[in-house]
Amino acid sequence: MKIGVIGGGAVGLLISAYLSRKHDITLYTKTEEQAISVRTEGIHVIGPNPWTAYVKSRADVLYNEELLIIAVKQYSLPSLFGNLKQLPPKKIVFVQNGITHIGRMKELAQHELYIGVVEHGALKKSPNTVHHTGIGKIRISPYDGGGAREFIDQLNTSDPLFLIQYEEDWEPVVLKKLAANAVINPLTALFRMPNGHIVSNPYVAKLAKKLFHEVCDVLEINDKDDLWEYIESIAIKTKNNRSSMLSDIEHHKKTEIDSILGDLIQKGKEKGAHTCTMEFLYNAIKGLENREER
Ligand SMILES: NC(=O)C1=CN([C@@H]2O[C@H](COP(=O)(O)OP(=O)(O)OC[C@H]3O[C@@H](n4cnc5c(N)ncnc54)[C@H](OP(=O)(O)O)[C@@H]3O)[C@@H](O)[C@H]2O)C=CC1
Ligand SMILES: CC(C)(CO)C(=O)C(=O)O
Repeated sequence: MKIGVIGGGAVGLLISAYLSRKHDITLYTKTEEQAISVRTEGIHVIGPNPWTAYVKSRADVLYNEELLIIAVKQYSLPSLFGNLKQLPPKKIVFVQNGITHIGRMKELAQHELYIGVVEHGALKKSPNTVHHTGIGKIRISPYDGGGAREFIDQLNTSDPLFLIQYEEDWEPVVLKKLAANAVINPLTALFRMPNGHIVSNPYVAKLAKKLFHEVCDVLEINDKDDLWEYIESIAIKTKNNRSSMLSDIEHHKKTEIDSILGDLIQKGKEKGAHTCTMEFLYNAIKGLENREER
């Protein structure tokens, strides 16, 4: 299948590399320099067995592939939506953390839309190098029930390190991942620790639990044990990863805190739920973003 991956960050590089084992990939980058390095040297994937994937790459907007995978941050989506609205109907998969993008999907009604949830850990080491720091799955569901399961299954390569799983209903999958990101990302970014510390450091684990209970109240979670097990499993599988939020803070980039804790705090206020820990962390991350910019 011809697939365009938009965004040459950690996740875009990882998805492009693994899917190139079976599909014809074009990675759309923001700069021509990055496109040249990917085209000429390939994408280096580091992990236990380093390997190189060869894909097409370009920095101009063509987007003529059958499927587009959108791997930019939440805050880069508004400018991209203008281009996506102009395209003839195609399949589009969004893989952002958070939930802000879902509220805007109606604007792309001519397309067959899918919501993806990435449970891998990935760190961009250079314009064409990604470190696969945690093995997970990518779960993909149709946005409005119109998508085809066969199409998602076809994406799978034979690589067990990169499984794509079809999920009928996006909502529980996205909310579980939102809860995981709400607990793991701000704490790891504040304490500058890899994900594993959420469970291995008893003091951070205490804060994680407090945050978790607030998140559960806002999301009206009944089975808290199941959700905590899920969050713990992600923290353990990606224990050596520096979360995308920590990586943003370390690289002086804007974080996705608004689309993760910002949206949850808003929901919590509407419901009259307690949001003290979430608000503390929201402001702490905003403070770090602000300090890093100066
Ligand atoms: N990293 C991880 O381990 C995980 C990340 N995710 C989620 O995946 C999404 C992507 O994350 P990640 O890869 O880490 O983010 P990055 O910031 O590393 O990558 C996004 C890339 O897209 C580029 N970009 C922005 N707009 C465009 C555009 N219009 N065309 C082409 N490129 C563009 C950005 O350039 P520039 O920086 O110059 O704007 C950047 O290089 C996020 O929503 C994140 O929450 C989910 C699970 C795990
Ligand atoms: C899966 C996890 C927690 C990996 O670090 C992630 O989603 C992120 O870093 O944003």
